[in-house]
Amino acid sequence: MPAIAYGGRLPYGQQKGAAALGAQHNSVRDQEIRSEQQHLDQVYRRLEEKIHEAEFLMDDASKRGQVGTPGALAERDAQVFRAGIHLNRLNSEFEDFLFGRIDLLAGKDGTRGPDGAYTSVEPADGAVRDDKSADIAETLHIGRLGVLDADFSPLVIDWRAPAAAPFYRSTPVAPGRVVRRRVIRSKGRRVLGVEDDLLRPELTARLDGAALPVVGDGALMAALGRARSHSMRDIVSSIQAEQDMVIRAPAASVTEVEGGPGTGKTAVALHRAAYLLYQDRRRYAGGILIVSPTPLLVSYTEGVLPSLGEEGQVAIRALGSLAEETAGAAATTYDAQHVARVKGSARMLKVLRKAARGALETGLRAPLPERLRVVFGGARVELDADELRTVRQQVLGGTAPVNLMRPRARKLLLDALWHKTGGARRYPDDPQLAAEAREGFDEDVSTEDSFLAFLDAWWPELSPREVLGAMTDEARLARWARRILRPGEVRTLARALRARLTPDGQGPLSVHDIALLDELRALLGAPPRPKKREAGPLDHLTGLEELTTAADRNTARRERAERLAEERTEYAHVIVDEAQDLTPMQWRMVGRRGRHATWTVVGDPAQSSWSDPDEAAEARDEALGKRPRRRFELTVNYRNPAELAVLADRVLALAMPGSAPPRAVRSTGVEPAFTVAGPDLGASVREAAAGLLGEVEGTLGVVVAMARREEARAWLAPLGERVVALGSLEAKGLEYDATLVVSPAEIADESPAGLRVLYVALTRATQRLTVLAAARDLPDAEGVPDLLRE
Ligand SMILES: Nc1ncnc2c1ncn2[C@@H]1O[C@H](COP(=O)(O)OP(=O)(O)OP(=O)(O)O)[C@@H](O)[C@H]1O
Repeated sequence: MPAIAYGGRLPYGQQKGAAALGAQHNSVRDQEIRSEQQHLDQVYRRLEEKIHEAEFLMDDASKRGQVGTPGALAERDAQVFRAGIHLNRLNSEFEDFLFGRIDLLAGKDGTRGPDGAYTSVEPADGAVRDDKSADIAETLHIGRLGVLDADFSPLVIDWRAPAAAPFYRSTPVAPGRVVRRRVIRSKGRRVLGVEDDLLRPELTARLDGAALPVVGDGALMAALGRARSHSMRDIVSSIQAEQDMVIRAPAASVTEVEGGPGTGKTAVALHRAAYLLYQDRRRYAGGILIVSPTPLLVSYTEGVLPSLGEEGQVAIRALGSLAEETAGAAATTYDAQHVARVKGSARMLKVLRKAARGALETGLRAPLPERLRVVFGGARVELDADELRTVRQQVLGGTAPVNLMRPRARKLLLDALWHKTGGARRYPDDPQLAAEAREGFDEDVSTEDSFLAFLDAWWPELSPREVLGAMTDEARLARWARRILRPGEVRTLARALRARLTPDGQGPLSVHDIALLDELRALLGAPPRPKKREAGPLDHLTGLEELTTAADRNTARRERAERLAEERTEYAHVIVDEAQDLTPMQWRMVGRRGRHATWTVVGDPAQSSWSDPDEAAEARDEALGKRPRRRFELTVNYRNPAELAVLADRVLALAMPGSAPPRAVRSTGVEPAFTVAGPDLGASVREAAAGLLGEVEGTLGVVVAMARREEARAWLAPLGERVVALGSLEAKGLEYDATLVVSPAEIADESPAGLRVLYVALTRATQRLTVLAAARDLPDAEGVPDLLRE
């Protein structure tokens, strides 16, 4: 009998007479919980000591402040800053500060890393005796932050440290030194439970001379089965080996990750941001940008990074609010698919180039002046319409952004006027006098009110919104888009813009307008920004206030993030989630923010809602440049039970014939349900939704065609907060305990990418799925829509 006491499920399906162990399981479990509690108590005692140390530092620092010499002040600031950061992190209310443990055999070379743990992955020769017995040589606890004991031995290893990697990477096939892997569940200071996996079940392992106990039902399955809320949880205690490879991939260039629905791409992207910051904080001081497709996905995911101990350096932005910092605009609405196709197309770049220059000649604010008249030395000097046109052509010969050409326009106008006065010929033999005369002329004329007013009207500083507004005029747009867009597309675009914007560009913007606006911003050129106030020497002290209450901390956190977003237009690392959905124009917008960055790009071509994947791929290549790329694939679906995945796989086979679906790891025994709508669709949706709410504890997502979004909200409003009504494009990236998909045919017919959009809708549920068919779904006797039949 191996010297192992089982406190529950046997690892990896090895049932060794576990039933016979009966009631004794609970006592083993309780004892293990007690032992982890002792460790957690020790961790908190140490944390308290460290908090006292930090507080002492602060106190000491403020005393130094009273000395008042500049040197003492600077030193005090530095000390307060360091102590502030330290205290802030320790004070963070992590729900489960400590979440893992590994018990290891002795390491091969006996050397220890900076965190005090052995560095070798492989066991020492002789760590396992001939009779398969072995002693646990090292126990490491893994948590959200590293904590060293007073003697520098590791009490908790940071999950991102190299020593923690075996916690994620070891498997029974390649266990390395890990004998037992334990997930610890705690709340505040209390340990609630432990779950073990035995990675070397063939061994008779002893810890401190006693049998090594094994407890639990498998942490991963426990995590996956939990009810979903409206915000995503971190997966730090159950990251799987293939995911860990991505999270810890070197950030030298472009890391590309593909994987089907539910394979953890979003989770991995967020954990990777935390890992990169841990691993090289200085390098990523330039900020990490995470681009998400929708505001819903941003609010679903934005709690994950603070729970991993990271924030501030990371900005999570929806595509619709990416241009906020440069163009001051965020989108509030969606375009119909046929409009989005035009606005997102790469051809829009050419249209916008023409528009940016064309808008100058159009006299958007007031009729364009046809004559420039100034008075110099008592005489009138004039440029007529032809002469002005020539000057304009000369200026536009340059490549600078249009607004930045204004100084050049001013100079060439003065040149032309000077030429007209005959001034250039006045002092042929005295260059110095000629130069002085010209200088006097420039000074006089360029400060004259009539000249300034002319310049403002003739070469106005255009705003992106103004140019977008100018495109609401179909005839004008047709001129700018000649031979680029088809006449039908011009009409579609002008109409769609006109529906929301006034001719001067005011009004709500759509998500796709944002990329156009950002492009215009680049084409027009941004005027210099007003200088920000320089930080004073005492500004760091605001860090102290953060430490007082959670509310203060949150306010400070938000303000810091806002300041960061406001000031930063380029980032050190860019993470693109749901990358398959970016339009070519959106790729350009994102690309501008990472011109010198390293990248992580995650996505799934099978979920793409963009109708022309080749065009988008080209734009993506351009944004990522020639940097070398490393590709990873995630293959396991952690979200959908196998019973639901089978149904989605049928749509995948239609949407992307030949592509392999991810493997679902869970099974609930519950098949998807089918029902057919009655004459009142709203009533049928409400009834089906109410039924699902009765079956799950957590959230319900009701996915309808985009065109039905608003009605669906009204239908479902009476059912309360657990229900969310989603247009098919909004469902991207989200998940719910239960999903109700309304009329698959309607969703599929809404756009050329409709089948892929339907595939997204069918892969949102963690437990239950109901499909509600309407007449156009051609349901069979069981209510199964034509599209979903085998
Ligand atoms: N290792 C893991 N341990 C626990 N839960 C996990 C793990 N990996 C993924 N999950 C869970 O599986 C679900 C799906 O993950 P995620 O949303 O990151 O997948 P995705 O690949 O981005 O999916 P989609 O392509 O559909 O947006 C989430 O609830 C996530 O927390």
